[in-house]
Amino acid sequence: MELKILDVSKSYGNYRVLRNISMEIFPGIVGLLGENGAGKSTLMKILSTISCPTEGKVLLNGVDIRKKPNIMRNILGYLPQDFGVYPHLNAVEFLSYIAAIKGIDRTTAKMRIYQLLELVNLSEVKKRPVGNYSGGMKQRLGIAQVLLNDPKIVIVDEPTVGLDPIERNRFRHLLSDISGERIVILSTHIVSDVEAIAGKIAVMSKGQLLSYAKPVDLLERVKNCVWESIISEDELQKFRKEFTVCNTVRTNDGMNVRFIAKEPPNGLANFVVPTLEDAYLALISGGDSNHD
Ligand SMILES: Nc1ncnc2c1ncn2[C@@H]1O[C@H](COP(=O)(O)OP(=O)(O)OP(=O)(O)O)[C@@H](O)[C@H]1O
Repeated sequence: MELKILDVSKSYGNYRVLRNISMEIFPGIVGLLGENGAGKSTLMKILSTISCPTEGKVLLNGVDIRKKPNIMRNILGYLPQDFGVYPHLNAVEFLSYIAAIKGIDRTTAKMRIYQLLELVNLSEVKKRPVGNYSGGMKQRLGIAQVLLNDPKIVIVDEPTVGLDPIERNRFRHLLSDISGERIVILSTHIVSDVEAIAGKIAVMSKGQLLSYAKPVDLLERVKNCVWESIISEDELQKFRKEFTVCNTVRTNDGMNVRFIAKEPPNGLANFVVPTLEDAYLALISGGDSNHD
């Protein structure tokens, strides 16, 4: 299975929201990383055939999904950012209802619903009204809903917004468990959501694709370029103007600042091992030091 995004652009009137996006996606998890408004949801809606590109096309196994949307729809599970639940239904009733809409026969649906509730760890609360579920439980229910018809492509838009760290971690593992031979595309603005599970990470900013690479290759871009130094609070503004500052921590000796630079600005900076967060920040701020 191969999903090819070819030079896709999208405009609303004169406002260009996506600019010449090209990517080739194969089974595995792709993390779509970008700040608010980067264009992630717009791209996901195009892949899900909810919206059409203004220019360019998307090919699924060589076939244009705009011309034949059903080839995508038949194998797609899409979890939008604001997926709604019927609060008075319990999980079994809710999933049975969705299964009926998807045209899954009752016997198959029943079996599948119990398997999925087990997979997403909601078996124990399956008879509770879903309106009383926590944010994390609702998102796991969303994944169960998406998996009802065993989709080959799963697209999830910012599923971890508002979740506490434990639920985010649980959700990450769940996505990892379901990936297998599927294409799973997950959008987020939180680097740690994708760091451990994504085979490839697409970094978007202002409608453009800045990078589409394996996490290890992203890290390579900031190799030997991340430093920490203790500076005074007064120096911080100057530092921010000159370098990409990844983090600051107030200490008894001053500000411990973590930043990206080709050369350390003074003899007092210590080289540190880069994280994916550093690489991401360097990319979106244009301070990606090992590339022109
Ligand atoms: N229907 C629309 N009409 C006009 N502008 C739109 C429309 N949909 C999205 N936009 C704009 O396109 C840009 C990208 O939006 P999009 O929702 O794709 O970003 P995003 O990366 O998913 O951000 P977020 O994390 O905030 O959801 C934003 O500036 C948004 O205001």
